[in-house]
Amino acid sequence: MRSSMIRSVKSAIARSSSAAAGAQIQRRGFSVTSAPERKVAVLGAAGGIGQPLALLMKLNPLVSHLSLYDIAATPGVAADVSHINTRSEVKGYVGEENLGQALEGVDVVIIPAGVPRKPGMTRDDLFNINAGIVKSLCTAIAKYCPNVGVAFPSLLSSSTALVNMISNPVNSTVPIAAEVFKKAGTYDEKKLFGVTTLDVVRAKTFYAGKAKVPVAETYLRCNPTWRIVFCGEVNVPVVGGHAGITILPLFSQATPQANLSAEEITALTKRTQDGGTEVVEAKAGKGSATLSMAYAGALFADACLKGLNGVPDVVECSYVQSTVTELPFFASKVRLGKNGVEEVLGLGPLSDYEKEGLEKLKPELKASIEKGIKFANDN
Ligand SMILES: NC(=O)c1ccc[n+]([C@@H]2O[C@H](COP(=O)([O-])OP(=O)(O)OC[C@H]3O[C@@H](n4cnc5c(N)ncnc54)[C@H](O)[C@@H]3O)[C@@H](O)[C@H]2O)c1
Ligand SMILES: O=C(O)C[C@H](O)C(=O)O
Repeated sequence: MRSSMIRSVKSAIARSSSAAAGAQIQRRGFSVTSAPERKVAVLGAAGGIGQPLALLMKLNPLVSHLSLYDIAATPGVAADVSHINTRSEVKGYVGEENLGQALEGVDVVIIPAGVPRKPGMTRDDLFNINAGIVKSLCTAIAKYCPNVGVAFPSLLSSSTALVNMISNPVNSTVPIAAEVFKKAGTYDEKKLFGVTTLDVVRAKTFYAGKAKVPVAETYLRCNPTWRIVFCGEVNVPVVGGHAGITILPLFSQATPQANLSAEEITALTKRTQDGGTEVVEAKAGKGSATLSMAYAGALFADACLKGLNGVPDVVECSYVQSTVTELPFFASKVRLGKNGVEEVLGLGPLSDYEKEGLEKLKPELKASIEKGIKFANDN
């Protein structure tokens, strides 16, 4: 009797695990075989971020065409990445005269083009060089992806490109891009994103270390009565912008909740704000974050692709046009969908420390936004 019960439990487990495995295979099958065609372009693809980002996008089964553009060295990067036996077809384009082709029919454009910081520099010190690079790339995007936000889509193109801006200073380069698209009559605020995912990745990593929880695993937590009280991953929203004190991690909303002291929260906040500088100093003149940025950029692009493909409830933090505060651009949680931004989510309840941080960041972020807008209109 007992052995027949054990047999039937075993066979039920086998049935349910093979059903689960089947569902998993089906899910994988969907992403590999029936996922719609999606073209992703990386502008600045031969750089420190561009190369690992190209690799990670090549590994993404949602990508069918990968377009790698730079002012130099892209043929080599494209040849190299194209030997990886994944779904996407890879093409490399070099030089401005080929930018149009690189952008043709693109769904997501990721821009890591431009110079990185050296020790002692702020991100704003990059403005003089990177503002011009971003402006010229966005002028081309407006021309070759004319449906980035036009109310009446061009008959010549079916592109619905989302723009993921990585080039620094993000607080200013996103407003520059918006102005360029506005001038060209192709601006849609739903399709322009400043990539701040690295701030979230850092906040999660540093928080998990302090809270002594596994950073990259989904897990369950039980209360003393053995009821499950938390099930999920480490998460920390990061709002504001992407430079120094404009980076505001909301540790009061972190999951799972941990009993951290005010001093610990202050230290975690400061470390997240200085995360980029930590890498710049460790690289001692050889650039800024490239590998972790490529990872964070690939995560955000994947979220954009999932949104475009109609996956529900895709939420990431991003620096977008916003009414969450009085500032015209602000990073917060954003729901992604078929049109890009479906919803800019609010800040949620803030601790007094976070409220103070929010007020402190506004003047700097406002000045960076205004600087970008002025540059785009004066040049
Ligand atoms: N948003 C973030 O969180 C974040 C994180 C890390 C770095 N960044 C920024 O990303 C940018 C790139 O960093 P990196 O380490 O890859 O620099 P890098 O110098 O290694 O690479 C930049 C690449 O851009 C290319 N480039 C320059 N002008 C171009 C143009 N007009 N068109 C196309 N490509 C062009 C260069 O040829 C080079 O290959 C920097 O501005 C850096 O500050 C942002
Ligand atoms: O810090 C930098 O200059 C690069 C980037 O913005 C980062 O946060 O790592």
